[in-house]
Amino acid sequence: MTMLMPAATQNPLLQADGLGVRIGERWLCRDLDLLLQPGECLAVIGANGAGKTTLLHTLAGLRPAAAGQLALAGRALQHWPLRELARFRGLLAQQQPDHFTASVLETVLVGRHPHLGRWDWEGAEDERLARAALAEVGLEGMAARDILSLSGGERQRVALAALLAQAPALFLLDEPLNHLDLRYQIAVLTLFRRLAEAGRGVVMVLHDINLAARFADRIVLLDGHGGACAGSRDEVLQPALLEAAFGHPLRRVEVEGRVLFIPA
Ligand SMILES: Nc1ncnc2c1ncn2[C@@H]1O[C@H](COP(=O)(O)OP(=O)(O)OP(=O)(O)O)[C@@H](O)[C@H]1O
Repeated sequence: MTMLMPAATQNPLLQADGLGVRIGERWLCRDLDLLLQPGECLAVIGANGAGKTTLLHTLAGLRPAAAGQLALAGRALQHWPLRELARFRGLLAQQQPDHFTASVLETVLVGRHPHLGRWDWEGAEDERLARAALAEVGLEGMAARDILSLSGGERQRVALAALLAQAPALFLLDEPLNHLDLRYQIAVLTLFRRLAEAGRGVVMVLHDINLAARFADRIVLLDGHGGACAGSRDEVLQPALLEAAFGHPLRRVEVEGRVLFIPA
């Protein structure tokens, strides 16, 4: 898919130093250092309620960090004008709240809004990009359908298409595989891997440790008690660390060169 590529940057797409995330009195993570370069995919994993979504929203600038520094492309997050931020980083929310009827194409075109002037309508190029994004997620025949009539997996792919149409440099994906069948789980992660290889960066909250092992270069594991273990895939995906974080025994096996974790 041909998409607008933001200007290349010398700086890491994302840098966190001593990041702390807190809700009320509870720390979800403390002292987290992160560096994401163009070309890299980072998976955030951890048990239910550990703080993955809250961390992702903090990285997106939707909520303030409780401690530490956060910078996108070398600029402190608080210094990004909102419209520029919306072009630079795109967030896939965990759920898509649909209150009103709208076509699939109209919904994907919302992804183009950060690129339009305040009073502009979407043009032919925006529509071309939106249709190309729909084709990328296998929904080319559904542009005219009402989003309220879609299945869960189809709706998720529409949300992914809107994000592709937004064409940010940094993708922040909260459970991108929600509702997706086996084929689309692999297709979507392969697509974001390809986008990373073309110079973007991807941070994705995943529940499937084996897909994280297969598609991510770096992992952040939240232990649910304020501890965060960040590092390369092989440093973090260790049975002892995973068992402590998930509270369930795991066995690590290698099958045809691929690392797999099997719950006992
Ligand atoms: N507005 C809020 N007020 C109080 N507690 C909150 C609020 N938002 C989130 N929490 C709590 O913070 C914790 C972290 O929530 P978060 O959604 O980040 O977890 P998660 O790791 O993404 O979980 P899951 O895997 O279930 O999606 C949870 O215990 C949640 O109940």
